[in-house]
Amino acid sequence: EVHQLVTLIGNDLVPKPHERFHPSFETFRGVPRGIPDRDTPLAVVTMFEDLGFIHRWRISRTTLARFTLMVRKGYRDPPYHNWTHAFAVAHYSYLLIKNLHLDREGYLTDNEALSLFVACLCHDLDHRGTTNTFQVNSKSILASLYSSEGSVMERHHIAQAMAILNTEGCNIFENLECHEYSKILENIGHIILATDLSHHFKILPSLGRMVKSFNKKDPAHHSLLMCLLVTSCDLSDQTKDWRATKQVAELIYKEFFSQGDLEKAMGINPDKMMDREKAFIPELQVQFIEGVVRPVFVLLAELFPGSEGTQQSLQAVTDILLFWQKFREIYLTKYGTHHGCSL
Ligand SMILES: Cc1nc2ccc(C(=O)NCC(C)C)cc2n2c(-c3cc(OC(C)(C)C)ccc3Cl)nnc12
Ligand SMILES: [Mg+2]
Ligand SMILES: [Zn+2]
Repeated sequence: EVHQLVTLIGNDLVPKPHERFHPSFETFRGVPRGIPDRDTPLAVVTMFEDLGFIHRWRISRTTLARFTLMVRKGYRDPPYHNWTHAFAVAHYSYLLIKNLHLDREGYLTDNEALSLFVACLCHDLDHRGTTNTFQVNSKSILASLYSSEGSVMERHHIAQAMAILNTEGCNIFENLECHEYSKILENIGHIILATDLSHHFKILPSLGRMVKSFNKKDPAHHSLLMCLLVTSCDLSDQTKDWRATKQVAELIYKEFFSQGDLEKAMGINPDKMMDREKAFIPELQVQFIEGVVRPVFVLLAELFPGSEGTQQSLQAVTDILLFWQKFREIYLTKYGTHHGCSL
């Protein structure tokens, strides 16, 4: 398949995204989950090209083809935390970099912009569809490796990304100068660690301050910005239309409930959110969108008030929250209780 992908992109025929994929591909309304899986490696290459990364960082096309296919292969197939999710997350980072001109406007350095896009592609590598807590409770190999530092899964995702870059013929950063190379690996690690929910809660107050008075010269602000950006990308499914968002919620709870079943079998009492007998999804989604998702897109819209895309994303999240609140209300009035609520 490398050969096939290389021939496709080899003779400088990297197509324009909106022609080859979908007219909405380059807009915030675009639904990356609508791109057929077989087309996603080429879509990744066109995004690298469209963002000017291939030229700026002298990335060899064959290396990029191999790297992209290795990353896709590096994902397992749980209901949610699979390649389709990683592709969707990377697509949103492509939209942010492209439409907010993050590199050109000095919000991110060139290095940070490339780090963000690559980190998004790799941020959930080899995910097993279970949480950090589950790793520790089940005494998994990954917990034995990383539980002393915390963010068990995220440290594993980083290790997997480094292993791919260290694979013969897959190092897309092979032509970077030394200091750029070490910077990019440091940034990618930092960004992937920021996709741990507990890390996000920890830095939330600093994110609020950073957004109020962003200083393009302050590296600490750049780091905080990259954390906010990757979190918005990781949650970007919530900025699409209701149908797409509802399907994603079904996938997430399919994954959560499987973990709950596993925990019950292991004699561990699962969280309500993981227990298919106890979870009331509309309520859980109202809480998560009010508590986690919407605040992220409020910050993003505050930081980029001039961008139609960030305002659109915030509006979409607000609409989704309304949908779930309606859904919850109808269910409660109709059944008076939430037991047995399946989507
Ligand atoms: C639609 C949607 N519902 C969710 C409902 C609950 C939770 C959950 O983990 N609750 C635990 C309690 C302590 C809050 C996550 C949900 N979730 C995520 C998600 C986000 C993540 O981390 C960042 C990106 C940093 C926020 C990491 C993992 C996941 Cl699955 N993505 N979409 C969703
Ligand atoms: Mg993750
Ligand atoms: Zn993710």
